[in-house]
Amino acid sequence: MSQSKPLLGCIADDFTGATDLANMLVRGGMRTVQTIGIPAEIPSVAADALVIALKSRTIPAAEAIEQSLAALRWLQQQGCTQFFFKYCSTFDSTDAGNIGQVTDALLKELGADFTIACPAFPENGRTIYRGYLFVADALLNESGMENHPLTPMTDASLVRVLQRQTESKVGLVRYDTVAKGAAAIEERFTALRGEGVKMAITDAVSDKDLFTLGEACAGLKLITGGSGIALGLPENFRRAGLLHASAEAAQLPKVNGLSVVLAGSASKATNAQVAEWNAKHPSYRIDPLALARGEKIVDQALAFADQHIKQEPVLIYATATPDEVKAVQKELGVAKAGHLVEQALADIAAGLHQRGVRQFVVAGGETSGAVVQALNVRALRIGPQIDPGVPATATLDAEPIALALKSGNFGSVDFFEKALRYLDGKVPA
Ligand SMILES: Nc1ncnc2c1ncn2[C@@H]1O[C@H](COP(=O)(O)OP(=O)(O)OP(=O)(O)O)[C@@H](O)[C@H]1O
Ligand SMILES: O=C(O)[C@@H](O)C(=O)CO
Repeated sequence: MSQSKPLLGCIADDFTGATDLANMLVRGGMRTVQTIGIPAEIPSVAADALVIALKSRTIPAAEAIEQSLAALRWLQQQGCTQFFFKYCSTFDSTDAGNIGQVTDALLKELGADFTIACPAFPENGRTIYRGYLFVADALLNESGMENHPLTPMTDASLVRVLQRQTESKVGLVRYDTVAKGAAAIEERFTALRGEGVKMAITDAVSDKDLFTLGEACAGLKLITGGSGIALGLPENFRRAGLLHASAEAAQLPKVNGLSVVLAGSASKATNAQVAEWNAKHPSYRIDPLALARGEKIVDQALAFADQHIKQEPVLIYATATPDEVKAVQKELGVAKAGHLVEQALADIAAGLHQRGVRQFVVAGGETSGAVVQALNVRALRIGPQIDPGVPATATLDAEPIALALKSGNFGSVDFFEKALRYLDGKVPA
C-alpha cells in the first residue's frame, strides 16, 4: 500500500458520506484513499487513511453488522490503529438500525468499552446542543428530514434515537463540559464509563468544539459520527509523530469525456438544485410509477441524453417534492420505489458510460452507491472540495472517471454547474 502503514481505518455507511469524510481527512493533511466496498486488491497508492464505502445505511441490521465487521478486519490487516464509523450528519437511521447496532458490534470486535457518537457538522449547519440535533435553525425533526424517503427523522433527541437502537447504555457529554476543553471531556468519558455508558452523544456547535473533542478522542479505538468529528483527528497523529506533512495536494488527473448529472435524492437541497438547473439546461425526469409499469424509461432517458450530451451536459433525475415521493411510496412501497429508481439511474449511468460520459455528478447517497456499483468503481482518489462535504474525485483506474458524489442536503443551489466545472479540471485558484 505505502511505505508506511495507514493510521486511520474508516467504515462509511454510504458512498457520499464516505467522500465527505475523505474530503475532511484530506483537508486535514492525511493522504486518503476511498474504496468502494472491501477491495479485492490493495490500492497501490500511499495513504494515511483508508475509507471503505459501504451501502449499509438502510439494509437489515444483521447485514450491516456483517459488512462493517468484514471492513474492520480488512482495515486491521492493513495496519490501521484507530477506527472511524461514519454515518450521516443528520443521523439517518431508523429504530431498526443501523447506527447503534453497528457501533455495538465494532466495539465488541475491537475489545473496546466506550465510544462517542457525534454527527455534528457546523459548516453544513448541523450542531448538537444538550443532545438535540439542529439543522441550521431547526430541530432535526422540523428540518425536512422528517420527510426523508427511507429514514424519516422524527425525534431530535439523539440520546433517545440511539438508545432505541442498542441495548448498551447511551450517555451525553454536554456542551458545558466540551467548552472546558479536552481534559474535562476525557474526565467525563471516564465518569460515563464508570456509569456503564458505552456510547455518548457529544454536544458540538462549532469547529472549535470538534477540534477539542477530536483531541479528547486520541485514545479511543473507535470514533463514530459525521465527517465533522474527523476535523481534529489528523492533529492527534501529527502530535504523536505519526503523520508528516505531505506535498501531495488534493490533485486529480485530468479526465476528458462527456458529462452528466444524475439525481436520485429527494432532499430539500437537491430539489432546489434541480430547479436551478432546469431553468437553464436540458433535463429528463424519471417517473417511478412509469418504471413500475414496466415502461422503457431507461431507454427513453438514454435517447434523451443522446440528443444533447455531445453539445451540453444533461440532468437525469427522479428528485421530487416530499408529497410526490409519499404518493409514489404509497402506491409502490418505500423499498420498492427506492430500489426501482436506484436501479434505473444505475442502468442509465452504465449506458451513459458506454456513450463516452466520463464526468458524473451524482446526488444522493443511496443513488451514488447504485451508480458507482454500475460503473464498476473500485477506489477513488480525493481531489479539491467543491462545497463543504463534497470533493471532486477520480477513480484510480488507468482510464479514470471523474465523480462528484453529493449528499442529498449538501451543496449550494448552483452546485451541479459548479461541480461539472471542477470535474473538468476548472478549479478556482
Ligand atoms: N420520486 C421518487 N419517488 C420515490 N422514491 C424516490 C424518488 N426519487 C428518489 N427516490 C428514492 O429516494 C431515495 C433517496 O435516497 P438518496 O440516499 O439517494 O438521497 P438522499 O437521502 O437525499 O441523500 P443522502 O443519503 O446523501 O442524504 C433513493 O432510494 C431513491 O431511489
Ligand atoms: O454526513 C452527511 O450529512 C453526509 O456525509 C451523508 O452521509 C449524507 O448521506
